[in-house]
Amino acid sequence: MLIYSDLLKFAYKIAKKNVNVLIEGETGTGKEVLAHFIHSASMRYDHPFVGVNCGAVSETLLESELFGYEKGAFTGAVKEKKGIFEIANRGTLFLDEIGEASLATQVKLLRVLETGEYMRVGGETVRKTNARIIAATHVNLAKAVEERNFREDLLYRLDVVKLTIPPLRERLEDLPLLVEYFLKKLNISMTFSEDSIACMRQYYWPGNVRELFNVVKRAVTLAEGETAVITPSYLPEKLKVSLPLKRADDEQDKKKELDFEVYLQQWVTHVLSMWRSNEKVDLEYVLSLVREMEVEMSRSFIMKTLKETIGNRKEAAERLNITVRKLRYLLKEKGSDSKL
Ligand SMILES: Nc1ncnc2c1ncn2[C@@H]1O[C@H](COP(=O)(O)OP(=O)(O)OP(=O)(O)O)[C@@H](O)[C@H]1O
Repeated sequence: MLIYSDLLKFAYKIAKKNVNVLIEGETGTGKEVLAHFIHSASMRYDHPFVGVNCGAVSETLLESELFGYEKGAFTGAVKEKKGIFEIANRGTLFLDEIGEASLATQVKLLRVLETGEYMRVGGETVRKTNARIIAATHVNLAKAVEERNFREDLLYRLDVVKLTIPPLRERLEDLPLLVEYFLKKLNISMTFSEDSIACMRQYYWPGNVRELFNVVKRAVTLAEGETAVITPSYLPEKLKVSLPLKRADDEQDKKKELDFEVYLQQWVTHVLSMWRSNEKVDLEYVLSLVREMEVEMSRSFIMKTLKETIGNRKEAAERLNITVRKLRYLLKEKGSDSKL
């Protein structure tokens, strides 16, 4: 496993403590990998690590999955079955996609987390669990609480320690290391050329590290027997067309200097690459791009018109069919050069 050393150091530290952990991060950022790491680094390492995807199991099934059931609890319950709270006892219970759990399931989970007690479905015996809970989510749970889709009291129980894994596009400096790590893991002695790495650094990576791993595997398979240095021709098309819109601040500034037409084309290509991708897409991110485009659009039109009117604001406002006040507001609010 390879990640961002600060996060890993912190995870290692808290692994030893018996506290619940909440891991936030987009899909494929390595939430489950991190949960495994915490389990392995904890005192519980020789007890089970059991995972359940709260979004993938139906509500009724989830209850018997979590708590188990007694023989005869329902039609088809021909013999008793342990639930994962029982199996994970003294170990770690990984609740993946906790944000997808229904409100009814959340109530049940809360009860166990508060008391450490539960009953099998159809059972009367109160059982105790001391499984450590690591929950993971790709949605922002604080926001889900605001929107009343997630219980605040449950979030409070789960979020004793929160680890947030940044998306790959925000830690592109780790990309070469990850590529190297995957090549080693696959036991491959090839390397990626500098322009291949440059191509990868330009991509948006909606599927994060999982998607990167798939790209590496694919390129290696295609290049095998042909070359030892993987060039961009072995990378998928989507990597070659998209240019990032979100970059480090200094690069953001450079982007602002780009001609608006170039920006517009990049924006479309970037959104199209997400539209055409089979990976999960973060709608909030897409909408933030739309807002960014709005800012860029009004800035560029205003600047162009001011150039044409040689800085005459009144005339520029008239041409843009807005008031001078609105133009001033846009110049100030939309980050334009207010000296003009
Ligand atoms: N830090 C990492 N080091 C090595 N491999 C990683 C790392 N993070 C992710 N991966 C790779 O990406 C794959 C997906 O990781 P994981 O299942 O932990 O992501 P996730 O965030 O739980 O995704 P999802 O939300 O879709 O369940 C892993 O199987 C592994 O191949």
